Amino acid sequence: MPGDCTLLFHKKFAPNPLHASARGAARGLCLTPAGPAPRRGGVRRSRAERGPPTAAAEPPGSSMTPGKKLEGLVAAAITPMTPDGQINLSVICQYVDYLVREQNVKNIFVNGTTGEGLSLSIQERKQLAEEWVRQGKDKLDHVIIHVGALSLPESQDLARHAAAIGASGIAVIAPFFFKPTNKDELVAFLQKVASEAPGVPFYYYHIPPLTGVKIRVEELLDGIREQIPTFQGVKFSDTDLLDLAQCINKNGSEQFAFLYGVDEQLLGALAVGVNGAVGSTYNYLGRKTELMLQAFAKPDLALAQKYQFLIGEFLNFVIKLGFGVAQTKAVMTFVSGIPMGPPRLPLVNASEEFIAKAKAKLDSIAWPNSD
Ligand SMILES: CC(=O)N[C@@H]([C@@H](O)[C@H](O)[C@H](O)CO)[C@@H](O)CC(=O)C(=O)O
Repeated sequence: MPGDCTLLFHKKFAPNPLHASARGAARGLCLTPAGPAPRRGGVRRSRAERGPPTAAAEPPGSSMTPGKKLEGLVAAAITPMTPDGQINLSVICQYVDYLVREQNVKNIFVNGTTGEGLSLSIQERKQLAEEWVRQGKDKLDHVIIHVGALSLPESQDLARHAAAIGASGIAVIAPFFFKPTNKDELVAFLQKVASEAPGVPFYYYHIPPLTGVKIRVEELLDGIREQIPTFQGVKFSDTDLLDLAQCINKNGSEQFAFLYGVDEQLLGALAVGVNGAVGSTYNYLGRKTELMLQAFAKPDLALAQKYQFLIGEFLNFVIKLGFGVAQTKAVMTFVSGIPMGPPRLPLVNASEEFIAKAKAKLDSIAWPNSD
């Protein structure tokens, strides 16, 4: 049946009927990729039109789950592409169902690093954002759109667009060609983008290994809400746990969401108090990582370590082979069965040798409580 990707997964994954997301998915509503995202309850003003949130400490609303704080696992969305390199919106419906049912992941971070956001045109980024919001409606809790760009007007345009389509949040990376040299310059850039979407939760995306912008987040957060009232948290993709710990110690993980982005050492970040994580591996190791989170919360540190060691064993193996976005696309393709396609140049396809070795490694891992 056209537009009903649920059927592809119907037999394999039985949704938990108690879960609202599963109920939505069970209705099999994959919306067609055309036109603006549908609104609940008829005409609704966009977030940009509705103005700023009333209480600074309260998360501004979300079209997925209004007011729900962003926490737990967030999959860094891969951008599916056709063999000839066009974005492939047609599989996003299946992708959403796969994340929810097979990986129990209900939050997505669109157009980031894994999504090759900075390699896409503005038009492609908008189309992807619209499709994720459309397909995530009633199935996902949060759809966060990365709107960072080297050009401020482009970033502002993407922020306005994300607000207009009802995204749950926006995130912005530091500009990395002409780089901000200090906190004030970085905050000025972020503020100009955030103010274009005054009702949408705003997250700073800190990824110094790729941007080269090493301004400490601890410093950035000092007084941030005075400049950016919608500031909601940080996607922290760096190994500097001292900076992360100081951020949490000074601000509290109740006020802001701290989401860690180095999947191979998430347990260390949990120990200093992060609220959750955004990463590429939650696309296909979401359930395993969720079990690590549960073990940590119990607390069963030995079991949490076991999961982290095994996740690390896989990542250590593939990192030695050469691991990046192209390889993530290949791994997700063989694990989920959903074709993610090639990456966009300058990235090139993972080799057949990589795929065979990565698959054999993943299959060989003996997970505790394996299901
Ligand atoms: C540099 C990089 O791609 N880091 C990934 C990690 O999930 C990474 O793939 C993982 O830790 C394996 O090294 C994420 O932080 C990126 C991410 O969240 C994004 O796609 O925006």
